[in-house]
Amino acid sequence: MSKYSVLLPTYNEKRNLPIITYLIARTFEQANLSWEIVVIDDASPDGTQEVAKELQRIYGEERILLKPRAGKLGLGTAYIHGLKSATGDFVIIMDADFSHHPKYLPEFIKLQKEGNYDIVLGTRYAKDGGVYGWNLKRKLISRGANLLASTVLGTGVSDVTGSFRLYKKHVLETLMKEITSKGYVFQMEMIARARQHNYSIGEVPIAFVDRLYGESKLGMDDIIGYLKGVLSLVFI
Ligand SMILES: Nc1nc2c(ncn2[C@@H]2O[C@H](COP(=O)(O)OP(=O)(O)O[C@H]3O[C@H](CO)[C@@H](O)[C@H](O)[C@@H]3O)[C@@H](O)[C@H]2O)c(=O)[nH]1
Ligand SMILES: [Mg+2]
Repeated sequence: MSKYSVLLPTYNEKRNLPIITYLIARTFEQANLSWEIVVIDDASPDGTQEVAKELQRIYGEERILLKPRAGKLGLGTAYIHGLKSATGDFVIIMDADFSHHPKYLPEFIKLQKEGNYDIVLGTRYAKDGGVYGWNLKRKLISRGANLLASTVLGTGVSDVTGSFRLYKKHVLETLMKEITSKGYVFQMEMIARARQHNYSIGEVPIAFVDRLYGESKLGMDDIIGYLKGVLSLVFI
């Protein structure tokens, strides 16, 4: 039977972690699938790690793996760090703040099986997908980033910056070894490199709902980093 590893990077997600864990666990248990969650916490000051340890006591340490790091080192490297401990045949990456709802997991898994896809990505920009709770500026930046990547790089997918994805584990390992970017551009580089390998990609429309509290860290540096990233990938 296939096993699924969920990589959950966390930074100050004390309030979200128990409920997202509950919903992920319930989804896999109902589907009778083998699973584990790898929490990659970057020394969150709000005590996220204490909550993760409590969850380990409830669900078992073989189900909830806690792989902390000493400081806030960024999302891209958090996935690389978490992947080292993942034991599943498939790896799912998702946000812990409910922007990526666990209710979509069965659709990702079903589509992957149907098409034997190497990657299944959640898309906000096809069919029933959408974004809720972002202001116009952030929406335009996201649409612009996707349009740029699809025209300049010809990625052929409708959402290159989203980060709700399912990968065959060996595919993710191969891509992670080649990745050079660390910021928001990371997700786009993954798709550009996946295209180079001719990996097959399936898409599941998702509604992305912005977190209720706290703020995103997207800034001008990220936008410039993204533009540089697209240009550097033109000639890979
Ligand atoms: N370990 C770790 N986790 C982090 C860090 N920064 C953020 N996280 C965790 O990563 C997830 C996403 O972080 P957010 O800060 O909520 O990102 P966002 O602005 O909502 O951006 C989302 O949408 C973008 C697409 O438009 C995505 O590119 C991005 O990856 C993310 O999904 C959350 O679970 C958060 O706790 C970090 O430095 N370290
Ligand atoms: Mg978020």
